[in-house]
Amino acid sequence: MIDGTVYQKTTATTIKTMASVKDSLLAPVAETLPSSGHKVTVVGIGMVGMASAFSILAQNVSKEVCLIDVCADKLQGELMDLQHGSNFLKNPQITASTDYAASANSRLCIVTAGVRQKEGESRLSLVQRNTDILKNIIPKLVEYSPDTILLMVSNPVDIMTYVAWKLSGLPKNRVIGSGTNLDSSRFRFLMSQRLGVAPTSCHGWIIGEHGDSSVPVWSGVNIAGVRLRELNPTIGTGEDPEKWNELHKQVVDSAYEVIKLKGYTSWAIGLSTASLASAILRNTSSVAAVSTSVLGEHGIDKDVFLSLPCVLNANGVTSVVKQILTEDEVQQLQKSANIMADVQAGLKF
Ligand SMILES: NC(=O)C1=CN([C@@H]2O[C@H](COP(=O)(O)OP(=O)(O)OC[C@H]3O[C@@H](n4cnc5c(N)ncnc54)[C@H](O)[C@@H]3O)[C@@H](O)[C@H]2O)C=CC1
Ligand SMILES: CC(=O)C(=O)O
Repeated sequence: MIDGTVYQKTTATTIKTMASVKDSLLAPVAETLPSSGHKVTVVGIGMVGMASAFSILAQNVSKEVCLIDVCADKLQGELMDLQHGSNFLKNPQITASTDYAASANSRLCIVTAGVRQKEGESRLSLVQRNTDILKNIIPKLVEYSPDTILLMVSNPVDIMTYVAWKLSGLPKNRVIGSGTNLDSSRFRFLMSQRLGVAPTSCHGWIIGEHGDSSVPVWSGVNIAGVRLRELNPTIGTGEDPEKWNELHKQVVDSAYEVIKLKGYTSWAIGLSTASLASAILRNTSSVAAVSTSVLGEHGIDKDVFLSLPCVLNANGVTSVVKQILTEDEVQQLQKSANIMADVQAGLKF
């Protein structure tokens, strides 16, 4: 109790007899639990890592976020900057460290560490440099969080997902690449601009490689179940007078264009990552185009990871949607798989 009698003559006595403000304010009833069970670790706190962490916190997908990077000062700066926004969030528990022990017991680990493309450079040119970086990251993540789900974002993401699967020893359902969730979002945005309909009501899927050989599934593009190919049989082909196929070209060019203009891409991938994290942590069984093992799907005979629409929940990818594709779409997908297999064959890891 704070009254005149607790104040004594000497400092030492004062410390002994004076209850702290906290003790005077709060009557303990039970221990606070150490974790929400929804801990997310983000490895790599560059443009993509921070956009992902920020989206996850701002959308309250998780309030427990651990940041890992090799750069201690940057970690401290990003940590403080996020913590100063705590008042506008839901009492987040944010930590940051160069030591993977801080990532222990993560439900989800998102890997965005590594080099990014320079202007005009393809994603595939990053492959060996980012593989070498993953060799230092993946085993440590799994050591501290053996039950985690890995969500790979570093490029080339399909191959990095394969590499992470090999390095982690985790089952395939728990190693996922952000894949063409972003490309599909870009496609739906561009469709919405043409039609004046919200992107969420424009249904279209980009599958295959997150990159130059991605495959637009024109046969299924629809609004409210009305397939655009039934209205325009040439849609997505070179014969189409309305040139809808330019939308896919714009999707493929998107990253190159944004990188040319601002040096990197960040916000859209951060939001895409948060949406995938939400499906996993909230166990929603939502369908998203993510990079998964496609051996045996659509006649693919290569052990590679590519994007297909997948059911995502707390156990990772639990089903792949058997999309009904045209012969041409299957061929394009198989071409994507062959490109991945050729690049993987030259990898040292
Ligand atoms: N899958 C996708 O849709 C997208 C993927 N990306 C990819 O994401 C990656 C990151 O891009 P940015 O954030 O723009 O790059 P950035 O250069 O801004 O950040 C990379 C971060 O990784 C850290 N890092 C490097 N080596 C590390 C290691 N061994 N351990 C821990 N951290 C390490 C760096 O210190 C840096 O903070 C790139 O590979 C990029 O191509 C970028 C956009 C979209
Ligand atoms: C860089 C990249 O992969 C993207 O923005 O699509």
